[in-house]
Amino acid sequence: MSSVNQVYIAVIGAGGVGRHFLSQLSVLSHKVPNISLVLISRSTKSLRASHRTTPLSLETWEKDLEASTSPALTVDQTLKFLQELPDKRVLIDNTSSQDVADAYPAFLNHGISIVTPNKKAFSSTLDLWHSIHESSYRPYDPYLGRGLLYHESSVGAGLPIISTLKDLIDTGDTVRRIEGVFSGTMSFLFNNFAPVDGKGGKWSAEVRKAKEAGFTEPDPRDDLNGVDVARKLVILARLVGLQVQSTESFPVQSLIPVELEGAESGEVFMERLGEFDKQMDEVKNEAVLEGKVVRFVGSVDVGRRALKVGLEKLDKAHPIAGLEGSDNIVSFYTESAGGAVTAMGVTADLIKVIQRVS
Ligand SMILES: NC(=O)C1=CN([C@@H]2O[C@H](COP(=O)(O)OP(=O)(O)OC[C@H]3O[C@@H](n4cnc5c(N)ncnc54)[C@H](OP(=O)(O)O)[C@@H]3O)[C@@H](O)[C@H]2O)C=CC1
Ligand SMILES: N[C@@H](CC=O)C(=O)O
Ligand code: NA
Repeated sequence: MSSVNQVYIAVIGAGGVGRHFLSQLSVLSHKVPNISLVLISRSTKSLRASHRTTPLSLETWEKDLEASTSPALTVDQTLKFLQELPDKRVLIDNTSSQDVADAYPAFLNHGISIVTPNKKAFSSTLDLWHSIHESSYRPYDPYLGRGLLYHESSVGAGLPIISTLKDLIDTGDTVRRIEGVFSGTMSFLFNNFAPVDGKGGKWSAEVRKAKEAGFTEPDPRDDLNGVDVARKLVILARLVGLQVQSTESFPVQSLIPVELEGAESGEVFMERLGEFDKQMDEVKNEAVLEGKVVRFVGSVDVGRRALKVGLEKLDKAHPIAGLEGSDNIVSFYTESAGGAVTAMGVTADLIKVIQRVS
């Protein structure tokens, strides 16, 4: 395991996303043999490979972690553990922990790369955002290597939204507007509650279905309050250069009825949600009367520096209206056209080659 060509991987978080990630890493490890899994940490326990001996098993990790008596590592312990390994170390943060996110600059400054879907790193304070990005642009250091940063899945899950936006910016295009449906939960809810054919179920029943299908966060209020979408918009807006302070700097519409804002638990909230179906029916019917459908949309007007999250009435022919299931969709409105667009594809590829060879 101590070969210089090894890539040492530490995984924090083995929940819904982390578990799938580890099974995909297992498949990848058959094609890319120099991967060594050295750490898996959950909130209560962890599993570490002995340095320079045998990596953790990607086949039996779940059983091994269950049997482990080692407590979770603190962020500092994780950093120290990875610092002791040679070059090429990657931290996979599959949590939504602010503490882990706050430590990204330290990991990057020690040449440790980061891959993550954790939105908190990029949508909390502007200071953290700048600090993470400065650390990820450090030049290659012959002793530490260089920490790279990839967070594609922080917006639009696996859809290539962040890489596309970065390519547009890096090749000099001007992004005027970004608009889309950025929540699998909200997409599922509105596609089923207010479909284009005018039918659709009761709002509370659709929320229940979304929860049972595993689309929502464990407490569906974390999706319905709009903050998840707001975080994703902050990330995109900051990537195009807007200095957005926080998710509270712009209008975010919550779909939680005022009367249920103080519900003591997700269960109580779900039990009482049906009492407010009439309110949501009114929202739906208002759109129907105009020949439209209602959807939960996020947008960034770059020129006006205006971000917005909330309900919008859309023509039935609008691409957002025709979404299915829990699909996300995003549109980037930009300036370039014709040959310039093709040249941008070439330049974007060149940038990737330069990053990989230098
Ligand atoms: N679910 C989805 O479809 C999507 C999720 N995301 C993002 O992916 C991330 C993970 O989501 P998901 O897997 O659904 O979340 P889960 O709640 O299912 O899993 C989170 C995992 O992180 C662990 N954890 C939390 N805090 C710490 C900590 N401080 N130290 C060590 N481990 C910790 C938890 O431990 P324990 O197991 O002990 O509880 C758990 O294993 C989130 O940031 C989410 O916003 C992004 C896009 C889509
Ligand atoms: N709850 C989110 C999942 C991760 O960001 C969604 O519904 O899209
Ligand atoms: Na994505």
